[in-house]
Amino acid sequence: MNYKDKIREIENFPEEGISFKDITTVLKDPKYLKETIDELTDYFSDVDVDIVVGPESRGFIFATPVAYNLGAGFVPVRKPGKLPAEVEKFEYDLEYGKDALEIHVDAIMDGMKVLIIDDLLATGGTISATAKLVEKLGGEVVGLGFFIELVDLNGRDKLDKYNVKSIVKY
Ligand SMILES: O=P(O)(O)OC[C@H]1O[C@H](OP(=O)(O)OP(=O)(O)O)[C@H](O)[C@@H]1O
Ligand SMILES: Nc1ncnc2[nH]cnc12
Repeated sequence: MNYKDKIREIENFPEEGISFKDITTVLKDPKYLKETIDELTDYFSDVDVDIVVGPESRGFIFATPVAYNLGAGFVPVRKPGKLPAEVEKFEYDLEYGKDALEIHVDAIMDGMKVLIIDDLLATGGTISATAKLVEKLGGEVVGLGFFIELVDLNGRDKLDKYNVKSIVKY
């Protein structure tokens, strides 16, 4: 699959200097949608996974079908104020801006094996925050999977203790 021909690049969105990788052009093509989910699933098919965690919002799109394929459960990590029950919270930096993420405290049990899937790795702030939330609850992070990786932003430097897979690198 020629993913780079499918991913739409928008310059200076949402801010000057950002080259935004638009995945909607991939998702709307049934063949590409299937191949993307299958590639992520296949890479982690030999890993023991109880739960797949996806960060809001684009992470949900990839994490839920991978969880379904692996026979695992899905747990959302959300932006503040969205989850209704008791939460754990973590603040982090984005390629543009700053944010915080939350997870339900009862979403992950001690010792559960957790795969984290997101659409894109940029600075690694989102995924590091997500991994910290999972580990705070006693989960073991058994892998990190992304559709896209922006290599020049060195997100991987923050993730060297994990099994990291990305499908398309820029
Ligand atoms: O590696 P990082 O520098 O943290 O950047 C990557 C994150 O940025 C985007 O999410 P965004 O916060 O824009 O939210 P969205 O999925 O709701 O669009 C993307 O979906 C990743 O989660
Ligand atoms: N350059 C980028 N394109 C799309 N999503 C992003 N999230 C963080 N950086 C991004």
